Amino acid sequence: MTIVLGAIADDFTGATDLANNLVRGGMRCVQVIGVPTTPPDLSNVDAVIVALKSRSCPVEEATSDSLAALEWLREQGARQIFFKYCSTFDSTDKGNIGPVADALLDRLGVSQTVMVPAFPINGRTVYQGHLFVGDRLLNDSGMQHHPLTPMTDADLVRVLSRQTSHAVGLANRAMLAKGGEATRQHLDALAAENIRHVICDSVDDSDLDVLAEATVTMPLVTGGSGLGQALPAQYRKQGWLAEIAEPGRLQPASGNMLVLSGSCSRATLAQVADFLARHPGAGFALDPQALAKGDKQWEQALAFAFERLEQDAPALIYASADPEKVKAAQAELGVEQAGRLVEEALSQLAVTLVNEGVGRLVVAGGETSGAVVSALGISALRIGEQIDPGVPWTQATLANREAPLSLALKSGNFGGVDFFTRAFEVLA
Ligand SMILES: Nc1ncnc2c1ncn2[C@@H]1O[C@H](COP(=O)(O)OP(=O)(O)OP(=O)(O)O)[C@@H](O)[C@H]1O
Ligand SMILES: O=C(O)[C@@H](O)C(=O)CO
Repeated sequence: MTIVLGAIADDFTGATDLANNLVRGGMRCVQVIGVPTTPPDLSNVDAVIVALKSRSCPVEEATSDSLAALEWLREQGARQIFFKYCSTFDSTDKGNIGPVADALLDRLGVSQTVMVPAFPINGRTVYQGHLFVGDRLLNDSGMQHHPLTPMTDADLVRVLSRQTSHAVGLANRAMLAKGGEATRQHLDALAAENIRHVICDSVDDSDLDVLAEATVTMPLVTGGSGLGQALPAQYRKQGWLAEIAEPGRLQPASGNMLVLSGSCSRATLAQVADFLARHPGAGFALDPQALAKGDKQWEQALAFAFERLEQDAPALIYASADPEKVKAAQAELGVEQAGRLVEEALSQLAVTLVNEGVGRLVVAGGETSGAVVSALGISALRIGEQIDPGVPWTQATLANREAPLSLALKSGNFGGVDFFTRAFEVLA
């Protein structure tokens, strides 16, 4: 069997989120970190996801990285391409969603794609083209305060129209209710009117099933991970995908347990508090201001972790802090420097502690995950069982480690409150 789906994801945890839903739909998935320089083993793989860092970088870099990923995925024989972005449509008026989608369409030589950001099980739904997070419109969900991509408009037709010179249309829920064939005809009718991007409503999983049926033969689809769970059934109907018994089967996990958290999102803060309450003495707080002073906080964190690992007890090392503390650190050090210090500290801890026997590692935060995965020199991840919607266990092979490293990369706002505790239980 050849690769059925090739995906281009604009961040690391977003890539893993899509991969997780594809596994749940019955596909065997590998996530690669950037365009591979040495060919990964793609035997017994149905979908490959290229994880990029293209969400908030300059538009030119995002489009050229995405096109390079597209070329590589086409070389692997991918039948359909999926451009994965955030379920909260994280972007600015400059991009990068519109320009990347346009560049991919141009390169593929096709005239239309769909935009399906919804991920209903995690509360991201779209109605009449308006994006909701839970019961709030996007612009009232907290995302209006995002430091890099503040989302101040929930009307996605309007949002995307500012990012592309092409026409943007809508497939609303009333249309989806007519079924997959009618929706496909609607998309064709919009294409005849030169509507290049179609924002699609989706309030629940049945809407995503209809959209998957309507779009399975489109060369390019775009969206959040929700559509990824619905597409595999359609691939099977097309005869492109066999029934796979355990698509998320990984090798048994082994080694010490460690959580590294650089996420300051609301969900992560609650997860850190919950873990500390359940495991008194299991946490060590990093502080960027102390790291900047060079007063040995990193060495103390390492010593703390060694002590926990010797007792075979899980350790949590976190820079996660409430908005006031984060603001204070950013005011003193600058946003970039504060973030960099934390990312470096956490990724160097990961490298040292994986060398010393950590084999089960949870990382919270998209940027943080990117930094840790890069520092560990990981080039590919095999996707396993889901811990919570959007977050699976994965496994990577490392040159200096005989058994594979089990790794969970958690998006800031994903996961139940007891995520850090349950992650290890799921693995057991
Ligand atoms: N105490 C702190 N003060 C200042 N910056 C911090 C602090 N703790 C973490 N950071 C930085 O904040 C950023 C958090 O981004 P990250 O993407 O890792 O988490 P997130 O935004 O919650 O996750 P996601 O992108 O998946 O939603 C990182 O650059 C991290 O280094
Ligand atoms: O789609 C989502 O919400 C996530 O996969 C993500 O991209 C968060 O950064």
